[in-house]
Amino acid sequence: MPHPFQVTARCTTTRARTGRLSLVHGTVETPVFMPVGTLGTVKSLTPEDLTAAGAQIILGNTYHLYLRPGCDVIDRFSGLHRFMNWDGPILTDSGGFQVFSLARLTRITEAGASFQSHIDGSRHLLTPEKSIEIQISLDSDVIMCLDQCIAYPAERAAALAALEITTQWAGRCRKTWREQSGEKNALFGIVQGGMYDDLRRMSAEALTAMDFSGYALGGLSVGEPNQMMYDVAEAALPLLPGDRPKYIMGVGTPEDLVELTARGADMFDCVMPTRNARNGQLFTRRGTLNIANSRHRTDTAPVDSECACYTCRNYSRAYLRHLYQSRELLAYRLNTLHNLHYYLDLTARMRSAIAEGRFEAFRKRFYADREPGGA
Ligand SMILES: O=c1[nH]cnc2cc3nc(NCCN4CCOCC4)[nH]c3cc12
Repeated sequence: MPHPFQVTARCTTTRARTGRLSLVHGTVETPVFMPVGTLGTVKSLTPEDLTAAGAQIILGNTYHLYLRPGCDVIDRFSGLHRFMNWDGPILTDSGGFQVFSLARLTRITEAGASFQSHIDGSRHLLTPEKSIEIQISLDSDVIMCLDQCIAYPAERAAALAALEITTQWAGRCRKTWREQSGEKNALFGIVQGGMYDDLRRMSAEALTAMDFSGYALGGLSVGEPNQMMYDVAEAALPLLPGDRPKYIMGVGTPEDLVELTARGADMFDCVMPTRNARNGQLFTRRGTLNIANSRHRTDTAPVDSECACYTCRNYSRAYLRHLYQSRELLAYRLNTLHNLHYYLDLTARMRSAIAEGRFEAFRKRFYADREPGGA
């Protein structure tokens, strides 16, 4: 299939751009933030909540879904969309990152990643072919190659070894994708190479030669200093084809989304808005606030007076603090609704700013609004 991405507008003073990604289950406007729905749910929200908050595409995790509920269950619904009642686009991570970060006794060979389930200790071998087959059975709109993400810091030799395995696996993923999906879904390659610009170039060139629907920068947001992440992205993003979507995995804070959009990234995913919501940390234009803080105890104002989300239109900080202190289930839902709305609204405002030629002014206002001590 022709690659599914069109650039629709470009900033003239940064590498920011807007684009349109046409997928099987719908069209995605970029830059886009993808809420993380690891186990077939964005925790505490219904698909209707997600759509109301502005979600265009969500992320599912192959490793988790493969282990629980298992592919045989999801096959009964011809994929993840009908199983979870989300009819918009879904991107699935390949499982590699979760195997390295969650599973036990993982061993990497050229064949694939053998590991023990973190749930019941059962042994599994995740090969590039198996990862693609699982993602095709999930009916994922964007399939990610199985890659080897290394921790930070990593010796250059280790980074090179991981990128060579990643490159070899990418070729096997592409072959399986072509043979078994007829290229119906998009397939993204993942650039590795640690924090070494020359290795990143080597990885980007090898993947570009294989011609993927889009490309991700992997191996970031793994504990490196933020400025290092920006510098690696700044050097690596332009090495990728300008007419394909560029996705930075596992990123990030609101500032990261602004800074990396300015450097040419189009797609993001991160557990931060949803996980931090469940830990009481709320995002606003002025910065973050911790709803458990006693300063909110009698505060009748909403989290953010400029926020149009359901939570801010209907509830006060005092009430949200009460729910959170009481560990009421509603706390997690209302906090998550607010945080996701903040992230999705931020990307919507970036898209408008880029399309109207005022991204730099947007970026300046983004920082000017932030209070030194947080919201
Ligand atoms: O190379 C990668 N390959 C495939 N998937 C990934 C997922 C990734 N996710 C992160 N970082 C997530 C960091 N989170 C930030 C918020 O708190 C939880 C951790 N880095 C990642 C790298 C990769």
